[in-house]
Amino acid sequence: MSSPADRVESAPVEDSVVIEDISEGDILLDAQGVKVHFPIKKGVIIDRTVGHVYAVDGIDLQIRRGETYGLVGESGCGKSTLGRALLQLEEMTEGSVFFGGVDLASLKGETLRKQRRHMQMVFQDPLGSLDPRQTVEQLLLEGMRAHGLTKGIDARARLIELLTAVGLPRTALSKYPHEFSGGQRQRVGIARALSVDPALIVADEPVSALDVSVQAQVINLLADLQEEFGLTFLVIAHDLAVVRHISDRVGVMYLGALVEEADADDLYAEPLHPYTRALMSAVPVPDPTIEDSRERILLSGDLPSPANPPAGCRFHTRCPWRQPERCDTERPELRVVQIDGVPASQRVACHYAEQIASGELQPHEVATVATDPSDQESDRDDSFFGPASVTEIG
Ligand SMILES: Nc1ncnc2c1ncn2[C@@H]1O[C@H](COP(=O)(O)OP(=O)(O)OP(=O)(O)O)[C@@H](O)[C@H]1O
Repeated sequence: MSSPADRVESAPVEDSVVIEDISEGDILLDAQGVKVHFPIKKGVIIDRTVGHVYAVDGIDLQIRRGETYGLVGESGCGKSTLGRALLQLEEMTEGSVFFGGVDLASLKGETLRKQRRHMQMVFQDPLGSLDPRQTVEQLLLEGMRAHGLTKGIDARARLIELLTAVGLPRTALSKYPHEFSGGQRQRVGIARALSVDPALIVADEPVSALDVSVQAQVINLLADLQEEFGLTFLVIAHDLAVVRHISDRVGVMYLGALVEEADADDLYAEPLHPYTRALMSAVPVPDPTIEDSRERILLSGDLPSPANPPAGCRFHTRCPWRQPERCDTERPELRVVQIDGVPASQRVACHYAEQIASGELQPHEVATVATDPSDQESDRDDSFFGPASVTEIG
């Protein structure tokens, strides 16, 4: 039985976050030890839990007000689940998320609903996330009304302001989602997120459903909006190039965990984790002479199932620098490394990051493989790794 004093202490926080109190550069979102494990059920009459999908398995992540944090990783590594868990759209198995210093798990019902106004999501598939029976005007007004944001303002003027911000004409107000192109629909999705004046927007694969020709436009729009409205973004993408151009910091995920995190320029200049190095080596270089001659690290083996992740370092089954014993048994922490020229903001979850960076540890056997991608047998996700590989390590 809890005493009355205990009950007062554990009572839900009534007041939502006061966004104005959080200055640019201060921590807006602080996730600690976040885990999301989905139960795997089996049984005809009685559902038994026979295992778990360890979609997110122990992530600490801080996002500062006004920054864009890019989260990258292969399909299935848990990016979307993490994004949803941060917004409390997915129940966490463990961990906590503080938004503006308020523990979101302590908010219930109406207080949590009010809180959601500050945290919006932009989805990959705008058509699937927009009600096809509503006009743009109705779509935009819905959220504003739900949060009492239409009272005492010229709502139509606000709607036009929103459309202008995302580069759509005012005539869009009377149209339905299916009347737009993919890029325009994503602009509507972004306007809807903006309509409640959020502090944080989680954009989950915001351009991967769009034609390559319009991807850059939408990415540039996000960058412009951030500047104009002082927004904070978590941009989730499987494409490193998408994240590179807009991110202040980048986190790389592998099998439910962050393996490296750094300021974007530092990460791209000197990736330290073997997985990040492999990803970077696969990004095509526009100069054909460099592109043809550079060495590529191709990961061997399949991406393990998140229902049965390897012990020790999750990456050890595919790592060209794997060292027996330690890598197989001891899970590395995301840590600051002691390497000259590497800033303290760069953290990596690898036992041997220093030795790999210095060349003291060399990758296992290197073999040249065909340049024609059709000659290679690989089940890697090419949309993530880029086209043909020239060198395989492993
Ligand atoms: N509701 C759920 N129930 C069971 N498993 C789930 C559920 N949602 C996601 N998963 C599993 O969790 C793992 C992580 O999925 P998630 O969608 O978060 O990955 P992702 O990195 O965003 O991949 P993608 O880019 O393909 O969406 C996958 O193995 C997925 O099948």
